[in-house]
Amino acid sequence: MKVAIYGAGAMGTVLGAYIAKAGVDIDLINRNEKHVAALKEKGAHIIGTVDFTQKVNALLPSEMSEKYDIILLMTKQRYNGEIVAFLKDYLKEDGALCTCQNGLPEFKIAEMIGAERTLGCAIAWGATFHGEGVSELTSAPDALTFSLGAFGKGNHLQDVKDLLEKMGEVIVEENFIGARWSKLLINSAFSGLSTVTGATFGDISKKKESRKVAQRIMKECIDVAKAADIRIEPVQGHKIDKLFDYRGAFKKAISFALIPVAMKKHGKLISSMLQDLRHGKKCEIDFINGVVCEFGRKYNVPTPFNDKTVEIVHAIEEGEFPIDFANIKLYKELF
Ligand SMILES: NC(=O)C1=CN([C@@H]2O[C@H](COP(=O)(O)OP(=O)(O)OC[C@H]3O[C@@H](n4cnc5c(N)ncnc54)[C@H](OP(=O)(O)O)[C@@H]3O)[C@@H](O)[C@H]2O)C=CC1
Ligand SMILES: CC(C)(CO)C(=O)C(=O)O
Repeated sequence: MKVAIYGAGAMGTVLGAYIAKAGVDIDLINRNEKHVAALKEKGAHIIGTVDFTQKVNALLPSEMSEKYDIILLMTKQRYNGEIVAFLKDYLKEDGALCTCQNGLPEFKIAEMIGAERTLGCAIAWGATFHGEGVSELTSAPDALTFSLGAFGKGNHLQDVKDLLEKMGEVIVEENFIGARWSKLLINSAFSGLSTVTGATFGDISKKKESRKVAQRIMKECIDVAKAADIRIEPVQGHKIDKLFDYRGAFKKAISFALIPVAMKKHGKLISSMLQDLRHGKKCEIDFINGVVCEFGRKYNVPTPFNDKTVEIVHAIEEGEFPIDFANIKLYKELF
C-alpha cells in the first residue's frame, strides 16, 4: 500500500515520524525545500514532550511520481481548492484522502474527489514547526488521540485507523460531524481567542474578561449546532454541549466556573493560527470561527462573538491591531 502525508509541517512531521518509526513505508511531502532537504539528510527530529530522530522518506511535490492508496492531508485549509485539485491526479480511484485539518474541510473535499474517497480526522494534540527537519510535539505522550470518520462509504477507513494507531488512540466516530463540531467549539473559543490576544488557553480560561468571551463563543457554537440538528460528541468523556450550555443565570454561572477546570490539562497551548500570525502568514480563521458564522447565517442563529473574532483576526492580519490581550476590550460592546 502506498501512503503519504501531504504538507508535513508541524503536525505532519510528528505524525510521519511516529508512523515511520513503527516500520511503515510512508512519504512525507512538503514544498519547503530546506525542510525536505534536512529530512532527507538527517531524518525527522521530534522534540518537546518526546525526543527522537527518525529516518523518513521525504519528497518535494515535484518529486511525486506514483498514485497513492492513502494521502493524509496536513496543509493549512486556506489553499484546499488548488491542493486537492493537484492531489486528485496522485490518488488511486479506490484510494482515500484523509483530511487532518481543523474546521469542517470534508464538505468541499468530497465535492472535488467524491464522498467515498473522503475521510476526516480531528486531532486532539498539538505541534509547533521549527523548520529544517524539526517539529515539536506540544501535548503529553498520553494525550495523543484521533477522532476518525468517513464522509461516504469510507475507502480504507480501517487502514487509516491502523496507521494513526502507530501514534495514539483512534476513535472511529459514527457521528463524525458531531465530533468535528466538538473540536470546532474548542478551536472557535480557545484557538480564536489565543489568536486575538496572544494568550495561552490557560490564561484565556483564568482571566475573567476573556473567559466571558470564550463562554459566549461556545454557547453560540452549541446553539448553531442544535439548530443544524448536529449532536456534538463528548470530548475525552466530557459532554461539552451539556456542560457549556445554559439558559438561566444559575447554569450560566456553573458553565463559567467550569471553564478553567476543563482547560487545566491544556493550559500551555497556544493556537496554530497564532503561530501563523507570528510568522507573518494569514491564518485559518475563516475555516474555524468563520464556519460557525456561516452555519449561523444558514440556520438563522446570531453569532456576534464569532463574527467579532473573525473581524479582529482579519484586522490583525492587515496590521490594524497588534496581537495583544487588550484586544479583548473590542468585545465589550457585545455584552
Ligand atoms: N499545529 C497544531 O497544533 C494543530 C494543527 N491542526 C491542523 O492541522 C493542519 C496542519 O497544521 P500545521 O501542521 O500546524 O501546519 P503547518 O503550516 O505547520 O504545516 C503545513 C506544511 O505544509 C506546507 N505546504 C503548504 N502548501 C503546500 C503545498 N501546496 N504543497 C506542499 N506543501 C505545502 C507548508 O509549507 P509553507 O510553510 O511553505 O506554507 C507547511 O510546512 C491545519 O489544518 C491545522 O488547523 C490540528 C491540530 C493541532
Ligand atoms: C488547539 C490545538 C492546538 C489542539 O489540537 C489546535 O487544534 C490548533 O490550535 O490548531
